[in-house]
Amino acid sequence: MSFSIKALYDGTHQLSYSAIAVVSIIVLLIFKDSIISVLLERWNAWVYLFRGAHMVQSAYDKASSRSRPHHSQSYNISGPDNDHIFVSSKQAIHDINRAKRDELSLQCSFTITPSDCLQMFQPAYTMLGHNWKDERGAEGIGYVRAVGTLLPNQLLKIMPDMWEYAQSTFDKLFKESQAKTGSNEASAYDLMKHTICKLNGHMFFGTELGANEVFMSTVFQYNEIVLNAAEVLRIMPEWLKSIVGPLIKRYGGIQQRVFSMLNEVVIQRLEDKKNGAPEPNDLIQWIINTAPKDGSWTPGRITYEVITIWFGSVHALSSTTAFAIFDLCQHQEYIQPLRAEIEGPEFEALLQTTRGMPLLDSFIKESIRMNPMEAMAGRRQALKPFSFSDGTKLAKGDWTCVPVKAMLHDAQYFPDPLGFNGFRFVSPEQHPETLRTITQPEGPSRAVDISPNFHYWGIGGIVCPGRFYVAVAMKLVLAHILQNYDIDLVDKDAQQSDIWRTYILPKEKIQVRFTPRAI
Ligand code: HEM
Repeated sequence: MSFSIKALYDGTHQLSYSAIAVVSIIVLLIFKDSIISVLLERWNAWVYLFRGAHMVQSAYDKASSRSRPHHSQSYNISGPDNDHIFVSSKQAIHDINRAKRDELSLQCSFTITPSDCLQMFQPAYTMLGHNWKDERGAEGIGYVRAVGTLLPNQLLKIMPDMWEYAQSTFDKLFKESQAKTGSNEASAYDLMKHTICKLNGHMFFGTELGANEVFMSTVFQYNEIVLNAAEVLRIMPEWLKSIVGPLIKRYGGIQQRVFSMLNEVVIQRLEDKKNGAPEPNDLIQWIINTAPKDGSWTPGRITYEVITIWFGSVHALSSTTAFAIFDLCQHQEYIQPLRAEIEGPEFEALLQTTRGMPLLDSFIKESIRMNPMEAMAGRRQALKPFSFSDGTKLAKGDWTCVPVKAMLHDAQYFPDPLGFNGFRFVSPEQHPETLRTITQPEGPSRAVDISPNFHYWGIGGIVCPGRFYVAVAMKLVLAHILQNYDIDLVDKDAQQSDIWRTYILPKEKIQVRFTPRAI
Protein backbone atom coordinates (compact mmCIF):
# COMPACT_ATOMS: atom_id res chain seq x y z
CA MET A 1 0.00 0.00 0.00
CA SER A 2 1.41 3.45 -0.78
CA PHE A 3 0.37 6.88 0.36
CA SER A 4 0.43 10.04 -1.64
CA ILE A 5 0.99 12.27 1.39
CA LYS A 6 4.67 11.46 1.58
CA ALA A 7 5.43 14.04 4.22
CA LEU A 8 3.32 12.13 6.69
CA TYR A 9 4.77 8.79 5.82
CA ASP A 10 7.57 7.63 8.11
CA GLY A 11 7.75 4.00 7.11
CA THR A 12 5.17 2.62 9.52
CA HIS A 13 1.55 2.68 8.43
CA GLN A 14 0.58 2.98 12.06
CA LEU A 15 2.11 6.43 12.40
CA SER A 16 0.89 7.68 9.03
CA TYR A 17 -2.70 6.71 9.85
CA SER A 18 -2.47 8.57 13.13
CA ALA A 19 -0.89 11.59 11.47
CA ILE A 20 -3.61 11.73 8.83
CA ALA A 21 -6.24 11.38 11.54
CA VAL A 22 -4.70 14.22 13.57
CA VAL A 23 -4.41 16.51 10.54
CA SER A 24 -7.99 15.67 9.55
CA ILE A 25 -9.27 16.51 13.01
CA ILE A 26 -7.40 19.83 12.97
CA VAL A 27 -8.81 20.66 9.52
CA LEU A 28 -12.28 19.65 10.68
CA LEU A 29 -12.00 21.82 13.79
CA ILE A 30 -10.77 24.84 11.83
CA PHE A 31 -13.46 24.57 9.16
CA LYS A 32 -16.15 22.95 11.31
CA ASP A 33 -18.68 25.77 10.95
CA SER A 34 -18.44 25.91 7.18
CA ILE A 35 -18.50 22.11 6.83
CA ILE A 36 -21.52 21.78 9.10
CA SER A 37 -23.34 24.54 7.29
CA VAL A 38 -22.62 23.04 3.84
CA LEU A 39 -23.73 19.58 5.01
CA LEU A 40 -26.83 20.98 6.66
CA GLU A 41 -27.69 22.98 3.59
CA ARG A 42 -27.39 19.93 1.34
CA TRP A 43 -29.29 17.79 3.83
CA ASN A 44 -32.04 20.40 4.08
CA ALA A 45 -32.20 20.59 0.32
CA TRP A 46 -32.93 16.85 0.13
CA VAL A 47 -35.31 16.90 3.09
CA TYR A 48 -37.08 19.65 1.13
CA LEU A 49 -38.02 17.13 -1.56
CA PHE A 50 -40.13 15.18 0.90
CA ARG A 51 -41.12 17.87 3.37
CA GLY A 52 -40.87 21.14 1.44
CA ALA A 53 -44.41 22.25 2.31
CA HIS A 54 -43.84 21.52 6.05
CA MET A 55 -40.52 23.42 5.99
CA VAL A 56 -42.24 26.49 4.54
CA GLN A 57 -44.90 26.32 7.26
CA SER A 58 -42.52 25.91 10.21
CA ALA A 59 -40.21 28.68 8.97
CA TYR A 60 -43.30 30.93 8.57
CA ASP A 61 -44.44 30.12 12.12
CA LYS A 62 -40.98 30.96 13.50
CA ALA A 63 -40.72 34.18 11.50
CA SER A 64 -44.26 35.26 12.50
CA SER A 65 -43.58 34.69 16.18
CA ARG A 66 -40.65 37.12 15.94
CA SER A 67 -42.54 39.90 14.17
CA ARG A 68 -45.46 42.24 14.66
CA PRO A 69 -48.81 41.33 13.03
CA HIS A 70 -48.85 42.06 9.28
CA HIS A 71 -45.06 42.52 9.34
CA SER A 72 -43.95 38.89 9.04
CA GLN A 73 -40.24 38.62 8.48
CA SER A 74 -38.68 37.13 5.40
CA TYR A 75 -36.90 33.78 5.53
CA ASN A 76 -34.87 31.56 3.26
CA ILE A 77 -35.54 27.94 2.34
CA SER A 78 -33.05 25.88 0.35
CA GLY A 79 -34.23 23.42 -2.26
CA PRO A 80 -32.17 21.12 -4.50
CA ASP A 81 -32.74 23.43 -7.50
CA ASN A 82 -32.52 26.83 -5.82
CA ASP A 83 -33.14 28.74 -2.59
CA HIS A 84 -36.27 30.78 -2.07
CA ILE A 85 -36.63 33.91 0.01
CA PHE A 86 -40.19 33.93 1.33
CA VAL A 87 -41.95 37.22 2.05
CA SER A 88 -45.50 37.63 3.31
CA SER A 89 -46.13 41.15 4.60
CA LYS A 90 -48.54 43.34 2.64
CA GLN A 91 -45.73 45.79 1.99
CA ALA A 92 -43.35 43.11 0.66
CA ILE A 93 -46.02 41.78 -1.71
CA HIS A 94 -46.69 45.33 -2.79
CA ASP A 95 -42.92 45.71 -3.41
CA ILE A 96 -43.01 42.63 -5.68
CA ASN A 97 -46.01 43.96 -7.56
CA ARG A 98 -44.48 47.37 -8.16
CA ALA A 99 -41.04 45.99 -9.15
CA LYS A 100 -39.96 46.90 -12.65
CA ARG A 101 -39.67 44.22 -15.31
CA ASP A 102 -35.89 44.49 -15.27
CA GLU A 103 -35.78 44.02 -11.46
CA LEU A 104 -37.94 40.95 -10.83
CA SER A 105 -38.75 38.55 -13.62
CA LEU A 106 -42.38 37.89 -14.36
CA GLN A 107 -41.61 34.23 -14.68
CA CYS A 108 -44.34 32.04 -13.46
CA SER A 109 -43.71 29.20 -11.03
CA PHE A 110 -46.84 27.26 -11.47
CA THR A 111 -47.58 24.79 -14.16
CA ILE A 112 -48.39 26.78 -17.17
CA THR A 113 -46.01 29.35 -18.56
CA PRO A 114 -42.77 28.76 -20.48
CA SER A 115 -40.47 28.94 -17.47
CA ASP A 116 -42.63 26.43 -15.61
CA CYS A 117 -42.26 24.19 -18.54
CA LEU A 118 -38.53 24.46 -18.46
CA GLN A 119 -38.31 23.67 -14.79
CA MET A 120 -41.31 21.57 -14.05
CA PHE A 121 -42.01 19.67 -17.24
CA GLN A 122 -38.46 19.17 -18.55
CA PRO A 123 -39.71 19.75 -22.12
CA ALA A 124 -36.44 18.68 -23.68
CA TYR A 125 -37.49 15.12 -22.87
CA THR A 126 -41.23 15.29 -22.25
CA MET A 127 -42.32 17.60 -25.08
CA LEU A 128 -40.27 16.30 -27.95
CA GLY A 129 -37.53 18.80 -27.14
CA HIS A 130 -39.60 21.93 -27.61
CA ASN A 131 -37.32 24.88 -26.90
CA TRP A 132 -39.19 27.55 -24.97
CA LYS A 133 -37.70 30.94 -24.38
CA ASP A 134 -37.33 31.09 -20.59
CA GLU A 135 -39.13 34.36 -20.14
CA ARG A 136 -42.82 35.06 -19.81
CA GLY A 137 -43.95 37.19 -22.69
CA ALA A 138 -40.83 36.57 -24.76
CA GLU A 139 -43.07 34.89 -27.31
CA GLY A 140 -46.26 36.78 -26.48
CA ILE A 141 -48.85 36.20 -23.77
CA GLY A 142 -51.81 35.63 -26.07
CA TYR A 143 -52.55 32.54 -23.98
CA VAL A 144 -53.59 34.81 -21.08
CA ARG A 145 -56.23 36.46 -23.30
CA ALA A 146 -57.24 33.07 -24.70
CA VAL A 147 -57.79 31.57 -21.23
CA GLY A 148 -58.71 34.70 -19.25
CA THR A 149 -60.98 36.52 -21.73
CA LEU A 150 -62.07 34.31 -24.63
CA LEU A 151 -62.74 31.24 -22.47
CA PRO A 152 -64.89 33.09 -19.84
CA ASN A 153 -66.74 34.84 -22.68
CA GLN A 154 -67.62 31.48 -24.20
CA LEU A 155 -68.30 29.62 -20.96
CA LEU A 156 -72.02 30.14 -21.22
CA LYS A 157 -72.05 28.45 -24.62
CA ILE A 158 -69.89 25.47 -23.66
CA MET A 159 -71.46 24.95 -20.22
CA PRO A 160 -74.39 22.77 -21.35
CA ASP A 161 -71.90 20.33 -22.88
CA MET A 162 -69.69 20.54 -19.77
CA TRP A 163 -72.69 19.63 -17.61
CA GLU A 164 -73.52 16.73 -19.91
CA TYR A 165 -69.90 15.47 -19.82
CA ALA A 166 -69.61 15.89 -16.03
CA GLN A 167 -72.65 13.65 -15.53
CA SER A 168 -72.06 11.02 -18.17
CA THR A 169 -68.30 10.71 -17.61
CA PHE A 170 -68.50 10.37 -13.85
CA ASP A 171 -71.33 7.82 -14.00
CA LYS A 172 -69.57 5.77 -16.69
CA LEU A 173 -66.28 5.73 -14.79
CA PHE A 174 -68.02 4.82 -11.55
CA LYS A 175 -69.91 1.94 -13.19
CA GLU A 176 -66.69 0.65 -14.77
CA SER A 177 -64.94 0.76 -11.42
CA GLN A 178 -67.93 -0.94 -9.77
CA ALA A 179 -67.90 -3.71 -12.38
CA LYS A 180 -64.14 -4.20 -11.89
CA THR A 181 -64.00 -4.22 -8.10
CA GLY A 182 -67.52 -5.38 -7.28
CA SER A 183 -67.88 -2.51 -4.80
CA ASN A 184 -68.89 1.16 -4.59
CA GLU A 185 -65.46 2.10 -3.33
CA ALA A 186 -63.12 3.92 -5.71
CA SER A 187 -60.10 6.21 -5.69
CA ALA A 188 -61.62 9.71 -5.74
CA TYR A 189 -58.43 11.22 -7.18
CA ASP A 190 -58.33 8.71 -10.02
CA LEU A 191 -62.02 9.28 -10.81
CA MET A 192 -61.42 13.03 -10.82
CA LYS A 193 -58.36 12.79 -13.08
CA HIS A 194 -60.42 10.93 -15.68
CA THR A 195 -63.55 13.07 -15.28
CA ILE A 196 -61.64 16.37 -15.52
CA CYS A 197 -59.59 15.05 -18.43
CA LYS A 198 -62.81 14.45 -20.36
CA LEU A 199 -64.36 17.77 -19.31
CA ASN A 200 -61.26 19.76 -20.21
CA GLY A 201 -60.80 17.72 -23.38
CA HIS A 202 -64.03 19.10 -24.73
CA MET A 203 -63.09 22.71 -23.87
CA PHE A 204 -59.54 22.39 -25.21
CA PHE A 205 -59.86 20.18 -28.26
CA GLY A 206 -63.47 20.62 -29.36
CA THR A 207 -65.35 17.92 -31.20
CA GLU A 208 -62.52 16.70 -33.47
CA LEU A 209 -60.30 15.43 -30.68
CA GLY A 210 -62.31 15.89 -27.48
CA ALA A 211 -64.69 13.14 -28.59
CA ASN A 212 -61.94 10.95 -30.04
CA GLU A 213 -61.47 8.10 -27.54
CA VAL A 214 -58.02 7.15 -28.87
CA PHE A 215 -56.70 10.69 -28.62
CA MET A 216 -58.22 11.27 -25.18
CA SER A 217 -56.79 8.08 -23.69
CA THR A 218 -53.38 8.82 -25.23
CA VAL A 219 -53.36 12.36 -23.91
CA PHE A 220 -54.36 11.05 -20.46
CA GLN A 221 -51.40 8.67 -20.47
CA TYR A 222 -49.17 11.49 -21.69
CA ASN A 223 -50.26 13.62 -18.72
CA GLU A 224 -49.32 10.93 -16.25
CA ILE A 225 -45.97 10.29 -17.91
CA VAL A 226 -44.99 13.94 -18.08
CA LEU A 227 -45.76 14.70 -14.46
CA ASN A 228 -43.97 11.63 -13.10
CA ALA A 229 -41.08 11.61 -15.53
CA ALA A 230 -40.40 15.32 -15.18
CA GLU A 231 -40.07 15.00 -11.40
CA VAL A 232 -37.65 12.08 -11.75
CA LEU A 233 -35.62 14.03 -14.32
CA ARG A 234 -35.52 17.16 -12.15
CA ILE A 235 -33.55 15.42 -9.41
CA MET A 236 -31.09 13.72 -11.76
CA PRO A 237 -27.65 15.09 -12.51
CA GLU A 238 -27.28 16.30 -16.12
CA TRP A 239 -25.25 13.27 -17.26
CA LEU A 240 -27.88 10.81 -16.03
CA LYS A 241 -30.68 12.96 -17.45
CA SER A 242 -29.08 12.74 -20.88
CA ILE A 243 -29.28 8.92 -20.69
CA VAL A 244 -32.76 8.53 -19.13
CA GLY A 245 -34.36 11.52 -20.90
CA PRO A 246 -34.26 10.10 -24.44
CA LEU A 247 -35.85 6.83 -23.19
CA ILE A 248 -38.75 8.84 -21.79
CA LYS A 249 -38.96 10.81 -25.01
CA ARG A 250 -39.44 7.63 -27.02
CA TYR A 251 -41.66 5.84 -24.44
CA GLY A 252 -44.43 4.11 -26.40
CA GLY A 253 -44.35 6.83 -29.05
CA ILE A 254 -46.94 8.63 -26.92
CA GLN A 255 -45.48 12.13 -27.21
CA GLN A 256 -45.22 11.81 -30.97
CA ARG A 257 -48.80 10.54 -31.30
CA VAL A 258 -50.31 13.33 -29.22
CA PHE A 259 -48.27 15.94 -31.04
CA SER A 260 -49.12 14.61 -34.51
CA MET A 261 -52.87 14.28 -33.90
CA LEU A 262 -53.11 17.76 -32.41
CA ASN A 263 -50.82 19.33 -34.96
CA GLU A 264 -52.92 17.93 -37.80
CA VAL A 265 -55.99 19.69 -36.36
CA VAL A 266 -54.03 22.95 -35.92
CA ILE A 267 -52.86 22.83 -39.55
CA GLN A 268 -56.44 22.26 -40.72
CA ARG A 269 -57.74 25.09 -38.51
CA LEU A 270 -55.13 27.52 -39.90
CA GLU A 271 -56.19 26.56 -43.39
CA ASP A 272 -59.89 27.01 -42.53
CA LYS A 273 -59.14 30.41 -41.02
CA LYS A 274 -57.46 31.52 -44.24
CA ASN A 275 -60.55 30.39 -46.15
CA GLY A 276 -62.91 32.21 -43.77
CA ALA A 277 -64.64 29.01 -42.58
CA PRO A 278 -66.81 29.26 -39.39
CA GLU A 279 -64.64 28.96 -36.27
CA PRO A 280 -65.06 26.27 -33.61
CA ASN A 281 -65.33 27.32 -29.98
CA ASP A 282 -62.38 25.74 -28.18
CA LEU A 283 -58.94 26.51 -26.81
CA ILE A 284 -57.12 25.38 -29.97
CA GLN A 285 -59.00 28.09 -31.84
CA TRP A 286 -58.54 30.74 -29.14
CA ILE A 287 -54.79 30.11 -29.08
CA ILE A 288 -54.70 30.39 -32.89
CA ASN A 289 -56.65 33.66 -32.68
CA THR A 290 -54.36 35.17 -30.02
CA ALA A 291 -51.03 34.04 -31.51
CA PRO A 292 -48.68 36.86 -32.64
CA LYS A 293 -50.27 38.73 -35.53
CA ASP A 294 -47.05 38.63 -37.58
CA GLY A 295 -47.73 34.94 -38.25
CA SER A 296 -44.37 33.96 -36.72
CA TRP A 297 -45.84 30.96 -34.89
CA THR A 298 -45.68 27.72 -36.82
CA PRO A 299 -48.48 25.14 -36.37
CA GLY A 300 -46.02 23.21 -34.16
CA ARG A 301 -45.51 26.21 -31.90
CA ILE A 302 -49.27 26.61 -31.49
CA THR A 303 -49.60 22.90 -30.75
CA TYR A 304 -46.99 23.12 -27.97
CA GLU A 305 -48.77 26.11 -26.44
CA VAL A 306 -52.04 24.15 -26.25
CA ILE A 307 -50.28 21.10 -24.76
CA THR A 308 -48.58 23.17 -22.05
CA ILE A 309 -51.76 24.82 -20.84
CA TRP A 310 -53.45 21.44 -21.00
CA PHE A 311 -51.02 19.84 -18.52
CA GLY A 312 -51.40 22.46 -15.82
CA SER A 313 -55.14 22.65 -16.16
CA VAL A 314 -55.92 18.94 -15.78
CA HIS A 315 -53.45 18.33 -13.00
CA ALA A 316 -54.46 21.30 -10.81
CA LEU A 317 -58.19 20.97 -11.34
CA SER A 318 -58.40 17.25 -10.65
CA SER A 319 -56.34 17.56 -7.45
CA THR A 320 -58.46 20.45 -6.19
CA THR A 321 -61.73 18.65 -6.94
CA ALA A 322 -60.50 15.46 -5.24
CA PHE A 323 -59.69 17.46 -2.09
CA ALA A 324 -63.18 19.00 -2.18
CA ILE A 325 -64.66 15.46 -2.29
CA PHE A 326 -62.58 14.48 0.76
CA ASP A 327 -63.89 17.59 2.54
CA LEU A 328 -67.50 16.76 1.67
CA CYS A 329 -66.96 13.28 3.13
CA GLN A 330 -65.41 14.67 6.29
CA HIS A 331 -67.94 17.43 6.84
CA GLN A 332 -71.23 15.67 6.14
CA GLU A 333 -73.20 18.46 7.85
CA TYR A 334 -72.74 20.56 4.68
CA ILE A 335 -74.28 17.99 2.37
CA GLN A 336 -77.93 18.73 3.09
CA PRO A 337 -77.69 22.55 2.63
CA LEU A 338 -75.58 22.09 -0.50
CA ARG A 339 -78.11 19.65 -1.95
CA ALA A 340 -80.89 22.12 -1.17
CA GLU A 341 -79.00 24.79 -3.10
CA ILE A 342 -78.40 22.49 -6.07
CA GLU A 343 -82.05 21.49 -6.17
CA GLY A 344 -83.23 25.13 -5.93
CA PRO A 345 -83.13 28.07 -8.38
CA GLU A 346 -79.40 28.73 -7.77
CA PHE A 347 -78.31 25.84 -9.96
CA GLU A 348 -80.45 27.07 -12.81
CA ALA A 349 -78.87 30.52 -12.30
CA LEU A 350 -75.42 28.96 -12.65
CA LEU A 351 -76.40 27.32 -15.95
CA GLN A 352 -77.90 30.59 -17.18
CA THR A 353 -75.10 32.94 -16.10
CA THR A 354 -71.97 30.91 -15.11
CA ARG A 355 -72.30 32.55 -11.69
CA GLY A 356 -74.22 31.61 -8.60
CA MET A 357 -74.47 28.88 -5.97
CA PRO A 358 -72.90 30.94 -3.19
CA LEU A 359 -72.92 28.10 -0.67
CA LEU A 360 -71.12 25.65 -2.95
CA ASP A 361 -68.78 28.44 -4.03
CA SER A 362 -67.89 29.17 -0.39
CA PHE A 363 -67.45 25.46 0.36
CA ILE A 364 -65.05 25.16 -2.60
CA LYS A 365 -63.13 28.25 -1.47
CA GLU A 366 -62.81 26.86 2.07
CA SER A 367 -61.62 23.53 0.67
CA ILE A 368 -59.03 25.38 -1.44
CA ARG A 369 -57.98 27.41 1.63
CA MET A 370 -57.55 24.27 3.72
CA ASN A 371 -55.80 22.25 0.98
CA PRO A 372 -53.94 24.53 -1.42
CA MET A 373 -51.96 22.28 -3.74
CA GLU A 374 -48.87 24.51 -3.52
CA ALA A 375 -47.17 25.95 -0.44
CA MET A 376 -45.60 28.79 -2.45
CA ALA A 377 -47.00 31.27 -4.98
CA GLY A 378 -45.87 34.26 -6.99
CA ARG A 379 -42.31 33.11 -7.64
CA ARG A 380 -40.08 35.83 -9.11
CA GLN A 381 -36.35 35.89 -9.84
CA ALA A 382 -34.20 38.96 -9.18
CA LEU A 383 -32.66 40.09 -12.47
CA LYS A 384 -30.54 42.59 -10.53
CA PRO A 385 -30.02 43.27 -6.78
CA PHE A 386 -33.41 44.16 -5.27
CA SER A 387 -34.36 45.59 -1.85
CA PHE A 388 -37.71 45.22 -0.13
CA SER A 389 -39.00 48.15 1.94
CA ASP A 390 -38.25 46.22 5.18
CA GLY A 391 -34.57 45.89 4.20
CA THR A 392 -34.72 42.26 2.93
CA LYS A 393 -32.30 42.02 0.04
CA LEU A 394 -32.22 39.80 -3.03
CA ALA A 395 -28.95 39.30 -4.87
CA LYS A 396 -29.07 38.94 -8.64
CA GLY A 397 -30.40 35.45 -9.43
CA ASP A 398 -32.18 34.95 -6.06
CA TRP A 399 -35.77 33.76 -6.06
CA THR A 400 -38.54 35.22 -3.95
CA CYS A 401 -42.09 34.01 -3.36
CA VAL A 402 -45.06 34.07 -1.00
CA PRO A 403 -45.86 31.25 1.51
CA VAL A 404 -49.42 30.88 0.27
CA LYS A 405 -50.50 27.91 2.38
CA ALA A 406 -49.05 29.30 5.61
CA MET A 407 -50.89 32.59 4.99
CA LEU A 408 -54.16 30.79 4.28
CA HIS A 409 -53.75 29.06 7.66
CA ASP A 410 -52.84 32.21 9.58
CA ALA A 411 -55.26 33.42 12.27
CA GLN A 412 -54.49 37.07 11.51
CA TYR A 413 -56.19 36.63 8.11
CA PHE A 414 -58.65 33.77 8.70
CA PRO A 415 -60.42 33.34 12.07
CA ASP A 416 -60.33 29.71 13.29
CA PRO A 417 -57.71 29.05 10.60
CA LEU A 418 -57.42 25.30 11.04
CA GLY A 419 -61.15 24.69 11.44
CA PHE A 420 -63.24 23.88 8.35
CA ASN A 421 -65.91 26.58 8.08
CA GLY A 422 -67.51 25.79 4.74
CA PHE A 423 -69.70 28.89 4.62
CA ARG A 424 -67.22 31.44 5.99
CA PHE A 425 -67.15 33.30 2.65
CA VAL A 426 -70.90 34.04 2.45
CA SER A 427 -72.80 36.57 4.55
CA PRO A 428 -74.42 35.27 7.79
CA GLU A 429 -77.90 35.88 6.31
CA GLN A 430 -77.15 33.22 3.70
CA HIS A 431 -76.21 30.63 6.32
CA PRO A 432 -78.80 27.87 6.57
CA GLU A 433 -80.57 27.84 9.96
CA THR A 434 -79.10 24.45 10.75
CA LEU A 435 -75.53 25.44 10.06
CA ARG A 436 -74.09 28.69 11.32
CA THR A 437 -70.36 29.02 10.92
CA ILE A 438 -67.96 31.89 11.45
CA THR A 439 -67.51 34.43 8.64
CA GLN A 440 -64.63 36.46 7.32
CA PRO A 441 -64.17 39.92 8.90
CA GLU A 442 -63.72 41.54 5.46
CA GLY A 443 -67.13 40.23 4.32
CA PRO A 444 -68.29 37.79 1.64
CA SER A 445 -66.11 36.90 -1.34
CA ARG A 446 -66.13 34.44 -4.24
CA ALA A 447 -63.73 31.57 -4.87
CA VAL A 448 -62.33 33.33 -7.94
CA ASP A 449 -61.67 36.65 -6.14
CA ILE A 450 -58.15 37.86 -5.59
CA SER A 451 -57.47 39.68 -2.34
CA PRO A 452 -54.47 40.74 -0.21
CA ASN A 453 -54.87 37.63 2.00
CA PHE A 454 -55.79 35.12 -0.66
CA HIS A 455 -52.87 34.48 -2.99
CA TYR A 456 -54.03 31.06 -4.12
CA TRP A 457 -54.43 32.27 -7.71
CA GLY A 458 -51.05 34.05 -7.82
CA ILE A 459 -49.98 37.60 -7.07
CA GLY A 460 -49.69 40.93 -8.85
CA GLY A 461 -49.27 40.76 -12.61
CA ILE A 462 -49.60 36.97 -12.83
CA VAL A 463 -52.83 35.45 -11.62
CA CYS A 464 -54.58 32.38 -12.94
CA PRO A 465 -56.80 33.30 -15.89
CA GLY A 466 -58.33 29.80 -15.79
CA ARG A 467 -59.96 30.34 -12.38
CA PHE A 468 -63.41 31.22 -13.79
CA TYR A 469 -63.46 27.96 -15.69
CA VAL A 470 -62.18 26.13 -12.59
CA ALA A 471 -65.06 27.41 -10.46
CA VAL A 472 -67.68 26.35 -13.02
CA ALA A 473 -66.10 22.94 -13.69
CA MET A 474 -65.83 22.15 -9.97
CA LYS A 475 -69.40 23.23 -9.30
CA LEU A 476 -70.75 21.03 -12.09
CA VAL A 477 -68.80 17.93 -11.05
CA LEU A 478 -69.56 18.36 -7.33
CA ALA A 479 -73.23 19.16 -8.02
CA HIS A 480 -73.60 15.92 -9.96
CA ILE A 481 -71.94 13.85 -7.24
CA LEU A 482 -73.93 15.52 -4.44
CA GLN A 483 -77.22 15.04 -6.25
CA ASN A 484 -76.66 11.43 -7.21
CA TYR A 485 -74.44 9.81 -4.59
CA ASP A 486 -74.02 9.58 -0.84
CA ILE A 487 -70.32 9.79 -0.19
CA ASP A 488 -68.17 8.54 2.60
CA LEU A 489 -64.46 7.95 3.26
CA VAL A 490 -63.60 4.25 3.50
CA ASP A 491 -60.77 4.93 5.97
CA LYS A 492 -61.64 8.07 7.91
CA ASP A 493 -58.25 8.28 9.61
CA ALA A 494 -56.01 7.84 6.57
CA GLN A 495 -53.59 10.63 5.66
CA GLN A 496 -55.15 12.28 2.60
CA SER A 497 -52.26 14.10 1.00
CA ASP A 498 -48.73 13.48 -0.20
CA ILE A 499 -46.05 16.10 -0.04
CA TRP A 500 -43.47 16.43 -2.75
CA ARG A 501 -41.33 19.59 -2.68
CA THR A 502 -43.86 22.33 -1.97
CA TYR A 503 -46.72 20.53 -3.72
CA ILE A 504 -49.49 18.99 -1.66
CA LEU A 505 -51.37 16.39 -3.68
CA PRO A 506 -54.29 14.10 -2.89
CA LYS A 507 -53.28 10.52 -2.20
CA GLU A 508 -54.27 8.30 -5.07
CA LYS A 509 -55.11 5.38 -2.80
CA ILE A 510 -57.73 7.22 -0.72
CA GLN A 511 -60.97 5.36 -1.34
CA VAL A 512 -64.38 6.99 -1.24
CA ARG A 513 -67.61 5.01 -1.05
CA PHE A 514 -70.06 6.39 -3.64
CA THR A 515 -73.51 5.01 -2.84
CA PRO A 516 -76.01 5.80 -5.62
CA ARG A 517 -79.00 7.66 -4.16
CA ALA A 518 -82.55 6.63 -4.86
CA ILE A 519 -83.86 9.91 -6.27
C1 HEM B 1 -57.47 24.57 -9.43
C2 HEM B 1 -56.85 24.72 -10.55
C3 HEM B 1 -55.84 25.78 -10.80
C4 HEM B 1 -54.99 26.42 -9.95
C5 HEM B 1 -54.84 26.21 -8.45
C6 HEM B 1 -54.22 27.37 -10.72
C7 HEM B 1 -53.29 28.24 -10.18
C8 HEM B 1 -52.53 29.13 -10.92
C9 HEM B 1 -51.57 30.05 -10.35
C10 HEM B 1 -51.22 30.15 -8.87
C11 HEM B 1 -51.06 30.76 -11.37
C12 HEM B 1 -50.02 31.89 -11.27
C13 HEM B 1 -48.64 31.35 -11.35
C14 HEM B 1 -47.59 32.08 -10.52
O1 HEM B 1 -47.77 33.19 -10.04
O2 HEM B 1 -46.54 31.48 -10.35
C15 HEM B 1 -51.66 30.28 -12.60
C16 HEM B 1 -51.36 30.75 -13.86
C17 HEM B 1 -51.99 30.31 -14.99
N1 HEM B 1 -53.05 29.42 -15.06
FE1 HEM B 1 -53.91 28.45 -13.55
N2 HEM B 1 -54.59 27.28 -12.03
C18 HEM B 1 -55.58 26.33 -12.13
C19 HEM B 1 -56.27 25.93 -13.26
C20 HEM B 1 -56.06 26.47 -14.50
C21 HEM B 1 -56.82 26.10 -15.69
C22 HEM B 1 -57.97 25.09 -15.71
C23 HEM B 1 -56.28 26.81 -16.72
C24 HEM B 1 -56.67 26.79 -18.17
C25 HEM B 1 -57.86 26.51 -18.59
C26 HEM B 1 -55.20 27.63 -16.18
C27 HEM B 1 -54.42 28.50 -16.92
C28 HEM B 1 -53.40 29.28 -16.39
C29 HEM B 1 -52.53 30.12 -17.21
C30 HEM B 1 -52.57 30.25 -18.73
C31 HEM B 1 -51.64 30.76 -16.33
C32 HEM B 1 -50.52 31.74 -16.67
C33 HEM B 1 -50.97 33.16 -16.44
C34 HEM B 1 -49.94 34.22 -16.83
O3 HEM B 1 -48.87 33.88 -17.32
O4 HEM B 1 -50.27 35.39 -16.62
N3 HEM B 1 -55.11 27.41 -14.84
N4 HEM B 1 -52.58 29.30 -12.29
